[in-house]
Amino acid sequence: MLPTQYLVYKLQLTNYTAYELYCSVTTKVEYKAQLGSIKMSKAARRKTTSQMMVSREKEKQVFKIIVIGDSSVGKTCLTYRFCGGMFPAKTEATIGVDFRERTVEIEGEEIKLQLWDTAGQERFRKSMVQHYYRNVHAVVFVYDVTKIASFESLPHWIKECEENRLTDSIPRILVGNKCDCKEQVAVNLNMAQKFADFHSMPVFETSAKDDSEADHVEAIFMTLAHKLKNSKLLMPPSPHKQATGDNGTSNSIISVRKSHSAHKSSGGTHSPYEEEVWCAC
Ligand SMILES: Nc1nc2c(ncn2[C@@H]2O[C@H](COP(=O)(O)OP(=O)(O)OP(=O)(O)O)[C@@H](O)[C@H]2O)c(=O)[nH]1
Repeated sequence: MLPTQYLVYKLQLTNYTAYELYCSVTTKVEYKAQLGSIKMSKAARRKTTSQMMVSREKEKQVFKIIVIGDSSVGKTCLTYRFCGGMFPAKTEATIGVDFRERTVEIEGEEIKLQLWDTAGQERFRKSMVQHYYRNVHAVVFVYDVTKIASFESLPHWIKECEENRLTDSIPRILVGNKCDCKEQVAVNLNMAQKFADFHSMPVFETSAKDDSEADHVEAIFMTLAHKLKNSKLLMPPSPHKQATGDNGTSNSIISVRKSHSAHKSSGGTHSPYEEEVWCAC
């Protein structure tokens, strides 16, 4: 090979290598760019989806409903029946408060009912009382139809509500639970009706346990949901929703926290978030 030929060949080879290199770099750059755009579009898609979910959440009205009454009247079971669709297999005394929520559709609009299942036992309530009563939209008073004492306690619960500025200006309902225990009824409906009339609230007798009463439990809470929606009180969406990743269209049991021992005396408090409330009337 002549030196000039060799030089040309070398040059060609170098050019070829450079071209190869150029091609591979270009291809990689293009590939990376393409990959980037794929990644970007995925990220963008994810962002759009989450934005859509957040805006859907923003649109939804959230109502805080507290469920109160003596210990063992069935507050947990009633809220579980409504939010979880069944009677819980096992329950223990509520410590502080448990939250359950469910999104329901009223007149074509989704609203979220956030049920605060409060502890009936005084020792499990103390530290939580001020949180229960903040920004409440509705109250469900529960008594046990087989326990007259739980019915006689109702004035105490109503007084506690009033002391915490929950008057009859917000929807309130009275629920006599355990009506499946027909043989043991100690509070008849007449008594309950008189009491309810006096306090300007409707009364319902039902059973969280009896499956045939499930529709009735549903109807009770849906009646309340209608009242709430028509009252036009608004709350911002629950921060719980983002935390749980719930898409907001299903029923959800946020937490079921119970004491594991009857001797437990403290520590049963969630950290309920702070909410603002305003009226859109
Ligand atoms: N027969 C019958 N038993 C029920 C019904 N609802 C609840 N119970 C039982 O009553 C007991 C107390 O129920 P809970 O729902 O834990 O009562 P609670 O009012 O939440 O009690 P605290 O958490 O202490 O305030 C449990 O043994 C339940 O199985 C009902 O409708 N019928």
